[in-house]
Amino acid sequence: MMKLAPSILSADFSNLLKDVKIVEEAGCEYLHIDVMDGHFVPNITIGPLVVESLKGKTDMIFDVHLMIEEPEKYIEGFSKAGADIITVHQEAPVHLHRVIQLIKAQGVKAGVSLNPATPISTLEYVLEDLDMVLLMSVNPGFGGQKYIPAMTEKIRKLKEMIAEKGLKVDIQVDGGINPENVREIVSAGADIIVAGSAIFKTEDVSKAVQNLRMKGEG
Ligand SMILES: O=C(CO)[C@@H](O)[C@H](O)COP(=O)(O)O
Ligand SMILES: [Fe+2]
Repeated sequence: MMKLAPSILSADFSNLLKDVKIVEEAGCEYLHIDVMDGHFVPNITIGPLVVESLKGKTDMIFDVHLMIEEPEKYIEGFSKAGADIITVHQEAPVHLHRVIQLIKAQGVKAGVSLNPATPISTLEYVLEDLDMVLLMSVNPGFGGQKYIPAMTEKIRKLKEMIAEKGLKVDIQVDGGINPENVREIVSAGADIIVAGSAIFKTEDVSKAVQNLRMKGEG
């Protein structure tokens, strides 16, 4: 069964809680929170204060996607703010292994994200420490971009790598996912689907969630 993680990057920030409540009532399991610092990616979004303000107002799993340099400086802040999963980019810290241990020491689940051009082999020696791998299927920084088709094969390869090692690590896929391509992505092995514009930039958010799930589950 696929899980859905609406990305609030495409939500209405002037009425954020309303949008969060709609996706929760529509049955979404995760709330995907995109954190950007204007350095690792050319955009600036939200910080721990926003996470803290939403905490306690929804039961969804707070899935924090850090697209920032020096993520080690902010792990404690996001964890205290209420993150349930913190994902850092493989490309961001100098000492990836140390950052993963830092996340786990906070009692938070740990994820690592790969940019589209980063091979899955870079995860070889940390995979067993992870709860989730986030495969970016667009270059990070913005919502509303087009899915990169080569990422479907990357999902398949990662699924094989996890199975060969006998691990239980979720695969999350993020970027350009819509009702037309979600089935291909889930079939390739995605466990958690992130969707921003395909959920929030629609006339009926609740219907968009139902449709995405229906198409994804085939
Ligand atoms: O991390 C990111 C972008 O960097 C994503 O989580 C986007 O917010 C997904 O938006 P869509 O591609 O689904 O519109
Ligand atoms: Fe994201």
